[in-house]
Amino acid sequence: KTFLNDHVIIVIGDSNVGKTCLTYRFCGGSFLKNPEATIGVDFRERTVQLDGERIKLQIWDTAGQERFRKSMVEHYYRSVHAVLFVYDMTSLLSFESIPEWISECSRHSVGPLVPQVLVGNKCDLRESCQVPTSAAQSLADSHNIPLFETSAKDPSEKEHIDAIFLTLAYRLKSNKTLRLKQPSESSLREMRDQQEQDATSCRC
Ligand SMILES: Nc1nc2c(ncn2[C@@H]2O[C@H](COP(=O)(O)OP(=O)(O)OP(=O)(O)O)[C@@H](O)[C@H]2O)c(=O)[nH]1
Ligand SMILES: [Mg+2]
Repeated sequence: KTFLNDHVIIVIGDSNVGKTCLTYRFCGGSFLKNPEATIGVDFRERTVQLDGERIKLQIWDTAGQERFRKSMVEHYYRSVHAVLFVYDMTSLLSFESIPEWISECSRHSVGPLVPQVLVGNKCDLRESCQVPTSAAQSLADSHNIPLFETSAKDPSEKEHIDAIFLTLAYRLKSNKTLRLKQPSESSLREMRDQQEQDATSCRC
């Protein structure tokens, strides 16, 4: 069940990119050493304080493997407030899938006004990196989505991962205010400008 102050963030990307580890790091605090492939959707949650307001983030960690996704997609996209797309920096294939994941969201009416971030995971494996930051940045720019590079494994990235989820939480909070105010064309423009300004460059 979701309540008024609950926000649903769906985590999407190919299998093995680290969606479960990232969400576990954000909700549980530690690195999950031996995750099993997710089947359907795993639900996690964390309550955060934003400007003195308690906001419950429901994180929906989805299966990347097609055979484990069947039949869930239609049902889940409907309730989504924000999207976190994940690729593995050591897998070019997983990065090349991102446009397909973005189209899948669009097909389910999760369009550009829904807050989204793109996350390159496993930046600890620097020597095996196959996805140059410049390529990731231009994909992110072309969809107007902020890009982050991080690692679910590296403990020093813990706060960075918090910041990634909080970026979405802030967007959700300000969208809610806009919704209540019946957004004018100018406030929508403002929101888009804000999205551009927020784009955070990588720290790896
Ligand atoms: N080196 C490194 N390995 C990671 C990192 N994050 C996840 N892994 C490893 O990558 C593998 C896959 O991680 P998962 O979190 O299960 O991947 P997933 O995206 O949830 O996969 P599906 O559930 O099948 O969609 C595991 O062996 C993790 O230990 C990371 O930041 N660095
Ligand atoms: Mg998983």
